[in-house]
This record gives sequence, structure tokens and C-alpha cells, in this order.
Amino acid sequence: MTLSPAMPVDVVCAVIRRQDRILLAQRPPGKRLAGLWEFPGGKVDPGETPALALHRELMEELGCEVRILQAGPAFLHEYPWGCIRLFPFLCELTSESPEPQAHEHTELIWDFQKNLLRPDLAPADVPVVRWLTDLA
Ligand SMILES: Nc1nc2c([nH]c(=O)n2[C@H]2C[C@H](O)[C@@H](COP(=O)(O)OP(=O)(O)OP(=O)(O)O)O2)c(=O)[nH]1
Repeated sequence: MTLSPAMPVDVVCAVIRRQDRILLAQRPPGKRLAGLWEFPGGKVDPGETPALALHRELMEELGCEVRILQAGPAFLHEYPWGCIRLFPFLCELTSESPEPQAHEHTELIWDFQKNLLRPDLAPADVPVVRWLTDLA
């Protein structure tokens, strides 16, 4: 008998670009992947589109507003606790947006795109960085 794999959890993330830097956020203690760096975002709620989820999560986590420049392909990643389907969006802050603040993360950094493949990046984000590199 073959078991059907569990349905992946849909997660959106924002690659927010400002000049040649990208915003990275450090996951807080007590959460899965604590201490690793990720692109801000989160789980898509039932009935929500990925784009709506992105705007909601960014307002909750960072208090900022973005314009979506490009939607990437969805990337599947299997963690020991389950599978996620990650929808990346290349974005920029809107001209009226407040500066992003870490409401839920330990720290935020604007890092150069060439530095994103760091060893402490969330593993599911590696293909997102490759997608970004291929866009350039
Ligand atoms: N937001 C975000 N989540 C990511 C990224 N890469 C990655 O593996 N994830 C994972 C971490 C979480 O398991 C899940 C997103 O969940 P979340 O951020 O909404 O909430 P959470 O930490 O409470 O999730 P969890 O511990 O319950 O899994 O996707 C990323 O770049 N951004």
C-alpha cells in the first residue's frame, strides 16, 4: 500500500529589495528554525490568496507596505515536521510605507544579494535565492 504524502502547508515570503540590498529577518527563539534567517512572510490562511497573505503578514510582522514586482515559482521543501510550499514574491517598499520594524523577529538586516546564501539561512529559502540570482 502506498501512503499519500501529507498536503504541504502554503507559505508566502517577500524578497524586499532596496537598491542592491534585500531584507532578511531572524526567526525568534521558541519557534521552529529559531535563529535562522528568512524572508518575512508566513502561512496562507484558508480562503486567502498568496498575495493577500503576503500583504497581511508584512503588515503584522513589519508594519510595512510593499508593491509586488514579480511572483516566483512555488518551491516545495520537506522539513522533518512536514512539507511547506513556499511562494516567493520580489517586492519593493511603497513610497508611503513606514520603515520595516521587527514586531515578531529578533532582528532585521538589509544584506547584499550576493550574501544571501549564508549557512544560517532557512533551508527552504535556498531555491528562492537561486531564483533571485537567475532573475538578475
Ligand atoms: N515566513 C517564512 N517562513 C519560512 C521561510 N522559509 C521557511 O522555511 N519558512 C517556514 C518556517 C515556518 O515553518 C513556516 C512559516 O510559518 P510562520 O512563519 O507563519 O509561522 P510559525 O513560525 O509560527 O510556523 P511554525 O513554527 O508553526 O511552523 O515556513 C521564509 O523565508 N519565510
